[in-house]
Amino acid sequence: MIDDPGADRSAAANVDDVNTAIDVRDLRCSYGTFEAVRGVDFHVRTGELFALLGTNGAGKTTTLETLEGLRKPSAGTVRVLGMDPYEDRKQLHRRAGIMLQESGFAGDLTVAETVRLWQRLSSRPSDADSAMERLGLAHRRDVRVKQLSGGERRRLDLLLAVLTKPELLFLDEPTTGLDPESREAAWQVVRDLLADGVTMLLTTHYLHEAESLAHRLAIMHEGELAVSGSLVDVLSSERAHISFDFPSGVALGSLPSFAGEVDVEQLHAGQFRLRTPDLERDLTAVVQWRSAHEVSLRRFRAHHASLDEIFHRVVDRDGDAERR
Ligand SMILES: Nc1ncnc2c1ncn2[C@@H]1O[C@H](COP(=O)(O)OP(=O)(O)OP(=O)(O)O)[C@@H](O)[C@H]1O
Repeated sequence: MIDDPGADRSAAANVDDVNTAIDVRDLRCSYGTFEAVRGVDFHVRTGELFALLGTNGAGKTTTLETLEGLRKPSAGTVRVLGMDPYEDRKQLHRRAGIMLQESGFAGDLTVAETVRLWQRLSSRPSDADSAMERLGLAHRRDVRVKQLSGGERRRLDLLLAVLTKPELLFLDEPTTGLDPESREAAWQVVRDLLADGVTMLLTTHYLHEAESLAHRLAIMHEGELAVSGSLVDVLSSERAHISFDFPSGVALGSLPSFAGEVDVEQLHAGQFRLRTPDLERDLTAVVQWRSAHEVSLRRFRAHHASLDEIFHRVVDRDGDAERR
């Protein structure tokens, strides 16, 4: 079952401090009279990657900045590594890495000079050469930052965020502007950090990125969490698909009668599709029916819903409500 955001609130009351890196309860943030974040609850477990997804202007960056200690909440409580991020900002920043949406580098410094400066500021610098190599910046080490492309700057942002060996990492749209190869390299860096036990909170507009990396996630819309839960639970909340070309010479009525809320649709060009809440059960039924009739099912596909579909359901539901 998908988590009900309200249920996460009551669950938060039982969140155990040792295994919880971030605990957010009824968070509200306003800009003047405009409330950008409207009562958000979630927690991030130690060692997991939690993805915060959402539409433009949903309140993701505002939430992230609050957790990073850059913004004081209007209401609610936030604990990050056991600290109040706003009050204990200095202490928090010794243990957490932050990759903002926009960086503020000195453009006249080279990549290597920027990295050295960063290392001097850090109490726990890590090996910059191997990180530069992994992020494809080694050959750009003597180039001035202002001469880097947008994607190279983004990779430098990530490099600096991981350089201090943080135990918690905030990543605000880390792969925006990266080409597919650089994005894959960035994901590998993230996977390596996860393997080292680093906790991460990621915002992204790339749903595939969240599907590839996240243990748990939430989708934010207009300041609220519309859904949250483990990746598996969120994906299972929408019906799965089974589709194939309906074989000729077999009567439609010979199909098994599917129990529960199964939609049966005939699409164009003989394509047949089931949308089912129980993929395993109905896949078994289709395979048995196919064997009994000794037919082959061309263009056969069976898959869970994608994050894309869940995302659109959240946004469309709201659009539908507005239109009514
Ligand atoms: N400094 C500000 N002053 C007034 N309103 C702001 C300010 N910063 C953000 N907002 C508003 O708050 C809302 C949430 O913005 P936020 O940047 O947190 O959204 P987001 O989910 O990160 O969006 P995006 O995906 O487009 O980056 C938006 O309506 C935005 O216009």
